[in-house]
Amino acid sequence: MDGAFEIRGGKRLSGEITPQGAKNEALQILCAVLLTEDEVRITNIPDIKDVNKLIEILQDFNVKVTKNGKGDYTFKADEVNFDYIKSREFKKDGAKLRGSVMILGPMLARFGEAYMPTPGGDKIGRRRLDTHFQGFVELGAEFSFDEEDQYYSLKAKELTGKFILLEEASVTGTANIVMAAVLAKGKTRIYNAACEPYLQQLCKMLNRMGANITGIGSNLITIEGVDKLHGTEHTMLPDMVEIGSWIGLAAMTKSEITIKNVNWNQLGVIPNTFRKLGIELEQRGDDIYIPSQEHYKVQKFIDGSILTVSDAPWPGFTPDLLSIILVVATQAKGSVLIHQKMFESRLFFVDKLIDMGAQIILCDPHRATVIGLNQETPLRGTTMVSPDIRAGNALLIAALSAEGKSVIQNIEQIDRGYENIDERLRAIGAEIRRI
Ligand SMILES: CC(=O)N[C@H]1[C@@H](OP(=O)(O)OP(=O)(O)OC[C@H]2O[C@@H](n3ccc(=O)[nH]c3=O)[C@H](O)[C@@H]2O)O[C@H](CO)[C@@H](O)[C@@H]1O
Ligand SMILES: C=C(OP(=O)(O)O)C(=O)O
Repeated sequence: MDGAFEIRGGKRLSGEITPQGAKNEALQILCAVLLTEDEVRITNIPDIKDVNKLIEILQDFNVKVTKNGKGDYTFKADEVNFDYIKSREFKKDGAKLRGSVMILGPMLARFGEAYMPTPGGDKIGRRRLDTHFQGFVELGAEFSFDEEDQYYSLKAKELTGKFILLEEASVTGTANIVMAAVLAKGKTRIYNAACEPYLQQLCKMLNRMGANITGIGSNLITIEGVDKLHGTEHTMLPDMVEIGSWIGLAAMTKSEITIKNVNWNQLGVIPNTFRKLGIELEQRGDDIYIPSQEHYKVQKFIDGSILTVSDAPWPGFTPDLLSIILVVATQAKGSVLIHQKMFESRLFFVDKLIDMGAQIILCDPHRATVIGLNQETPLRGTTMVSPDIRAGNALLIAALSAEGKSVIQNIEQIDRGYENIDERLRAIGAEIRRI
């Protein structure tokens, strides 16, 4: 297991924290550079494991990568080594992260073939790829899956636009189909499309590259295929999952924190969902100011019944922040039902919180009832293993609020998605070190 954090909790933090560029947007945008021979310059790229791995994969495809400065890269995919996609190395490397799956769409569009091992990413329940392949097949690709090797293959002499009704609004699935359709012949309409800010950003960038996409931000995306795309520049949005995490951190540790440059207009229901837990937060310009609060009280529904917080495809509440909501609820006044509808195994980390003294009943793999401690009894520090990227960060927040020492092992899971997290937390007063 890779590295650990030692945390001495129970300290109030204070100061400013600036969110990194969005991880899940970066993974889409980096794959899109494969769609053109021209230079694409991308800024605000987060320096995190998953993104760096994808940049290495692009280099292995012989994409020319120039680092212009922190988070600022230029990519030029004019001499792509397509053979790499069939190599043993790609079978190994592609399987290391989830985002690599979005190489399929651009490769299929540009080279008429694409291959992929079962991608990696968090082990948070079944993560099927049916939507991706449904879309490619409807555009005219032939699909096969080698079960023994867990290897996906696609071939298409030509892709032709079509009306595609997706089985589910898959985020990476929609991105993949959009990237294939921009170079297809004719008009593609994708209904029940995912429309997260990540996807809106991708579509806007593709339009700047010469694509013709309308309906951006809705669940019906229309794409008029074009022959060729050209270079562009793109800047990643701040990571909304990080922003939510810092709101949760401030509340749990009774800290006064300002989160800088959050791009408030793209945060959807995130700020209000934290407000429902009783957390005060204020929009100041484009920052979020969270005052130090001794207590926060969970709201009830209008009819007086217990609050439920559940996830949903955008513009619903992102599943990637539900672990954070859950941990914050452990110190609220009142009770809340956390309902993780989209993933099957993302709530099991509550056992660790229960060990720390949190009052939680795991009703089933999708639902947990949290009875808040109202900051009257702190959680107790302990040793734990980070199971996935977001639960890892939730445990880190729990540890920072807890009395005494905690150790979080397997922090590779946290480093996958959060840039320099220990250093940035130390800068606002946290006692955390890598061991
Ligand atoms: C690299 C990347 O971008 N990863 C994100 C992406 O993963 P990813 O694109 O893999 O996730 P999908 O959107 O395909 O699906 C996520 C889960 O939600 C379920 N589902 C999806 C749509 C729907 O309408 N109903 C439904 O139940 C799926 O069956 C699956 O279990 O989107 C997820 C959902 O926001 C996020 O948690 C991941 O962080
Ligand atoms: C589930 C996540 O990541 P991935 O899809 O890369 O596993 C996440 O970002 O919360």
